[in-house]
Amino acid sequence: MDLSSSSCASLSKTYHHHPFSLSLLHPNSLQLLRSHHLPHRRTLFLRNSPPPLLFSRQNNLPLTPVRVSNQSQNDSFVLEDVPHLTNFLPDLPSYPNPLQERQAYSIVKNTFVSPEDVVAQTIVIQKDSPRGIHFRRAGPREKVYFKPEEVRACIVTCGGLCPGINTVIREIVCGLKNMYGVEDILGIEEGYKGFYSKNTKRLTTKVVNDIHKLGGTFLRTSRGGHDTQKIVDNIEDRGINQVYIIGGDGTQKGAALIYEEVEKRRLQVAVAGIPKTIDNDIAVIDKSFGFDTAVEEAQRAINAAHVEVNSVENGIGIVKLMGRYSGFIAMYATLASRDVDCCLIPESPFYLEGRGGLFEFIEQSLKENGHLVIVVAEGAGQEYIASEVHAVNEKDASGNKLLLDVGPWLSHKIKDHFTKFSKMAVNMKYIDPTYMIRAIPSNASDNIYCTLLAHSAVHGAMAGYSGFTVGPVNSRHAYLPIARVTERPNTVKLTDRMWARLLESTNQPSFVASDQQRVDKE
Ligand SMILES: Nc1ncnc2c1ncn2[C@@H]1O[C@H](COP(=O)(O)OP(=O)(O)OP(=O)(O)O)[C@@H](O)[C@H]1O
Ligand SMILES: O=P(O)(O)OC[C@H]1O[C@](O)(CO)[C@@H](O)[C@@H]1O
Ligand SMILES: [Mg+2]
Repeated sequence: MDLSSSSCASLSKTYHHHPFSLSLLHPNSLQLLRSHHLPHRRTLFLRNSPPPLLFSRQNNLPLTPVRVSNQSQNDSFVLEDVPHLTNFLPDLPSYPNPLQERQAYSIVKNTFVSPEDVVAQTIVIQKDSPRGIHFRRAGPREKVYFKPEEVRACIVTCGGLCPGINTVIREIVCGLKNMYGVEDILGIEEGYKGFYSKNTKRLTTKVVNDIHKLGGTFLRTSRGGHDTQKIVDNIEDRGINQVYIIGGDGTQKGAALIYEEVEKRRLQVAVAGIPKTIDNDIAVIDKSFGFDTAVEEAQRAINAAHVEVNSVENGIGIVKLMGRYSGFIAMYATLASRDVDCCLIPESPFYLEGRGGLFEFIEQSLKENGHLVIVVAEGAGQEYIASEVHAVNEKDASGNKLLLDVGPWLSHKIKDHFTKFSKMAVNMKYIDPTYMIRAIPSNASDNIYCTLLAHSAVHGAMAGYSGFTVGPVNSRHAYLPIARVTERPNTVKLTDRMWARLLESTNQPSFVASDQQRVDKE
């Protein structure tokens, strides 16, 4: 452990400007520890006030909680914080938040979120477990670091579509205007490349008034075209000082690069990410907006498949749903429907032939029930298909691998098997509602969720945070370090109870040998 008092002094100075840090970090109580394992990372360890506090924070680099061995387990508390403009602009003035003047908020008991409010990542704990990782609670702060009349905000949407994007756009515009009196808001068209290749669109509350009733994105979108230098040049040239970036994992990685460049150039620009993905593959947050809407829409396809196969002899319905690397849509649509007999997802490799294979299960189900419905996520069985067909490794403009089409492949394999090796004539009904589940407007609960996301982003940007993303963690909205949501995707855990619930409801094979199950569990 390397203890350095000069680093201590400079750190306490840096943190002095930070509202949250002020209340927690007293110079006398600081000890700077350098982890042997993470020499580039700084850990602040407070001793003076009970309970002792472990405060983990660093700029730009992915934050990994650092545990201190001489700390008793149940006292440790880790805050994974987000950057603030005063980290690199220490003299930035602050102003009273105009929200307190708003009539709508005048009766709110606590108009402002306390700077000490944090959201716990893990809420199910045991008496002696460590206090664990926490995130800064989202919401309006007493002080803002922008004068509303000096704000020039912009909004951009990138990546694939998702129900609710328009609601988020609408609520950023309305939130900025109605809560803070900000009027200068620009729409960047067609994703990241729109920063440097398109004119902007003026966004007013009137322009966005009805867009939440429409699917898609009012600002259009694109893949590829992220050029950090050109984007930040453009932000500077246009005098933009708040950037709202709506998009998935790729987009959020791009947002982190934009923030890094903003910090390097010492610009007073708040960069706020709003995570979007139909696949629900973003880590840490409870779920992504539009996911519920997509699952609901998928019910229509599953229901159609069920009606079809129920009306014929030996009917097999196959419904292909989105989900590149994460099978959440397929899993939740299956669990919600109860008409599905088998759900295939990317996380659970399956096999067709032999004991415990899919063919055996289909034959058994047909004999017992006369029909069955299979839901397959688009990313399922990719290695299996690749081993059988000559596949070219293609990527989209953002560098995402283009998937082999599992739906037609599976339909063909099943038909072929039953024609050649079984006396059963099967009646195949294949339904591919892929884009239909994401090209629709968001449902009521997603609309409300989108509103909270948008408002959290607006409050965070006005409060001077930059290089952060927003999202609910255990139902409470929080400000999250971008690296935390992009470092690894959220996937279905086969060892969680939810997958067991699914297996129980479909009665499908687990496709995992029992000794393998035991090893995974261990
Ligand atoms: N590692 C990265 N660094 C910088 N920019 C990136 C990175 N990955 C992707 N981007 C940019 O982010 C934008 C969107 O990325 P992508 O097409 O992968 O969609 P996404 O945001 O992941 O959303 P989804 O996968 O849900 O459709 C693109 O403009 C792409 O150039
Ligand atoms: O065809 P597009 O628009 O590139 O998008 C398809 C991909 O986007 C996603 O919906 C993720 O946004 C994936 O599920 C899907 O593979
Ligand atoms: Mg993505």
